[in-house]
Amino acid sequence: MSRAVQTQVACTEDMKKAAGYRAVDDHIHSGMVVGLGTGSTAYYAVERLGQKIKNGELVDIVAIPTSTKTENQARSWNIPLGTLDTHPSPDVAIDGADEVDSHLNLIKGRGGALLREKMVAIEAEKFVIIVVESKLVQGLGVTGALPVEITPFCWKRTMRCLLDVEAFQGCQVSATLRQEQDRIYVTDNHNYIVDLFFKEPIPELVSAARQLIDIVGVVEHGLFLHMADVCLVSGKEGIRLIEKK
Ligand SMILES: O=C[C@H](O)[C@H](O)[C@H](O)COP(=O)(O)O
Repeated sequence: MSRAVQTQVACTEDMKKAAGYRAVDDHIHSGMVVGLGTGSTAYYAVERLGQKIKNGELVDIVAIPTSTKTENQARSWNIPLGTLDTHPSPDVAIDGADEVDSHLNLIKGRGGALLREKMVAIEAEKFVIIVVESKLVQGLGVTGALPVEITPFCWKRTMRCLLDVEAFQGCQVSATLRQEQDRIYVTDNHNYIVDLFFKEPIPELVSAARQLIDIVGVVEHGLFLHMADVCLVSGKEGIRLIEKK
């Protein structure tokens, strides 16, 4: 890796860490039930939470992880864990995102955790997003895939249905079944992920979201519309907030 690329990677990592740490410092207080997101940015929020519990700055915390990966990280810090069944109303959920538009609509799930992330976020009193500034977009769907979690049963049929969604007609969309190391990628919930790729921003977000979830065989999709309350955007100049209007 060249020195310039190394510096850029280190810099991005610092920005993720700054966002994750700041989210915990500003939004988590003793006694709270906290949804813990998944991904390389949420990683730092879990780390900060673990540190603060360890040094006694935060007490009586219960955390609800959104993936086995996050659960393992939380366990390594001895963070007390619960579920939505034991703690149905988290005070706050902190998570990363793949894309964020100016209305705080999100694409999530490129790390495969979208179902549990959405279940936890939807129940949380406050949903805090942490991203580096490159995640900000004018329209969703421009930097990568829109992930959709589907049942393995007859996945080819469900994939065809995804391409037939009315809201996508007239735009160029393609679908790929997610693979990992030459095998079909399987989520924590034993489902598959179809990644939808768009040539231009996804049109009619609300209709698209409704039509996707209406497909029998779709478990959940990665459009998180009107869910985030605040987004901490981390850049070279520091962190700025985008709040729900
Ligand atoms: O499934 C993964 C999650 O939605 C992540 O929050 C999202 O992919 C962002 O991850 P990262 O912070 O690693 O870019």
